[in-house]
Amino acid sequence: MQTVMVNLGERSYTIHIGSGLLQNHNALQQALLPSCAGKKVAIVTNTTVAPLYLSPLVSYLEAVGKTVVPIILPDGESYKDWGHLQRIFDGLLENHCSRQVTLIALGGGVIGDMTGFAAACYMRGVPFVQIPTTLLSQVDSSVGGKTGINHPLGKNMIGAFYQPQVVLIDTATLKTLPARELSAGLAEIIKHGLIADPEYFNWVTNTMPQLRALDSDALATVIRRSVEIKAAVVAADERESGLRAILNFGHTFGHAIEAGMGYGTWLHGEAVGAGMVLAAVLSHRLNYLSEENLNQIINTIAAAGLPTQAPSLGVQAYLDHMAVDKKAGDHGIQFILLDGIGRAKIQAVDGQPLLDTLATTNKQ
Ligand SMILES: NC(=O)c1ccc[n+]([C@@H]2O[C@H](COP(=O)([O-])OP(=O)(O)OC[C@H]3O[C@@H](n4cnc5c(N)ncnc54)[C@H](O)[C@@H]3O)[C@@H](O)[C@H]2O)c1
Ligand SMILES: O=C(O)C(=O)C[C@@H](O)[C@H](O)[C@H](O)COP(=O)(O)O
Ligand SMILES: [Zn+2]
Repeated sequence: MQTVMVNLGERSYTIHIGSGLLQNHNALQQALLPSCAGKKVAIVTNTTVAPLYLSPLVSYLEAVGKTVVPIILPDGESYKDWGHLQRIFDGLLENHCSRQVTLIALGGGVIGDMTGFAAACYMRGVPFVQIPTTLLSQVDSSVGGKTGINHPLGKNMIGAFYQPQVVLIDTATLKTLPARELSAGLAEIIKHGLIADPEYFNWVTNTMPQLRALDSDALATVIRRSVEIKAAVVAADERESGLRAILNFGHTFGHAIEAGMGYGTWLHGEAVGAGMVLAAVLSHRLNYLSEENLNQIINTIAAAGLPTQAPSLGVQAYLDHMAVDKKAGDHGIQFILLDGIGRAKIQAVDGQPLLDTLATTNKQ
């Protein structure tokens, strides 16, 4: 088992990475049990993940004397909303869960974001644990404490910064992940290279066939490196007063695509893939990124099995969605741009460069 620390003072926690952790009682005793102090543990998951991974966890927790409350939500981004957040609170209250309960998020980023937000709110805050089971959630969403739900008018608009007690990444769960979801996770991995580590970006580009073939060494390498990059950014700026916004590269456009197309139509990672192309085009138009680098980026995103062409919502629809982006403020819409591969910068952009970039979405 490998570990990476997220250094946040009294909110610090460990990310454990290993194959078969969910079946390994020694690993669970060491990594999970200390975070389940009370008698009750509520496991929040969904109808797809429950039949695959719920029972080993329940068996282990019951064997060590815990009362387990499973809360099984429907599967999909379209359920990351108030109504289904309420279902978590219903399950906790119906089962008389007190402040001593620990919530476990077992699933992808949707389950992780919702469970974390429920933990932040339930009785004004109870501990929670992330057990991410998609590539995207293992390399990105389970780390850093952004939790929340969507609003019809904007992605992740209602939420809280609330850190987990621990993150347990069982890389063996990726064996059952559909190829489209694997590609979605590759989007955030490419993002990490582009904003922080050009060598990592090149390595990911060159290792794409192995990653898409589920090569376990290649996957273990990207999970570790991506969480290291994310943990360092989060440790430097937990609540996004500045630097953390670089983790939003591709997301200003990507969130507009997700909301504009209807949540779940484009996967988050797919929208980020096409959004990173738009952010790279904008960086090129502003003379920060060479044409050679732009083409490299587009080729890598395509090689990951991700869309490189954003949908034609209409320029005004993009502008309307981006106007409510959480990074927007008195200085207008803020974008994360690339000042070369591996160097991100945060800048407000409007006018012709933005309109010209959005015009490239009108091709389909
Ligand atoms: N909090 C953050 O920092 C952060 C970062 C990135 C993304 N996100 C959020 O994460 C969400 C996307 O996460 P996601 O890509 O994991 O999507 P997801 O949670 O919808 O999971 C993708 C699909 O894979 C299924 N699945 C999960 N694990 C599986 C497994 N091991 N085998 C087979 N199927 C499995 C799920 O049921 C679902 O159908 C978005 O809502 C996004 O906004 C949050
Ligand atoms: O952790 C962060 O910070 C990120 O921006 C990571 C993103 O990959 C993630 O999609 C996040 O949920 C987006 O945050 P938001 O604040 O734009 O909703
Ligand atoms: Zn993301």
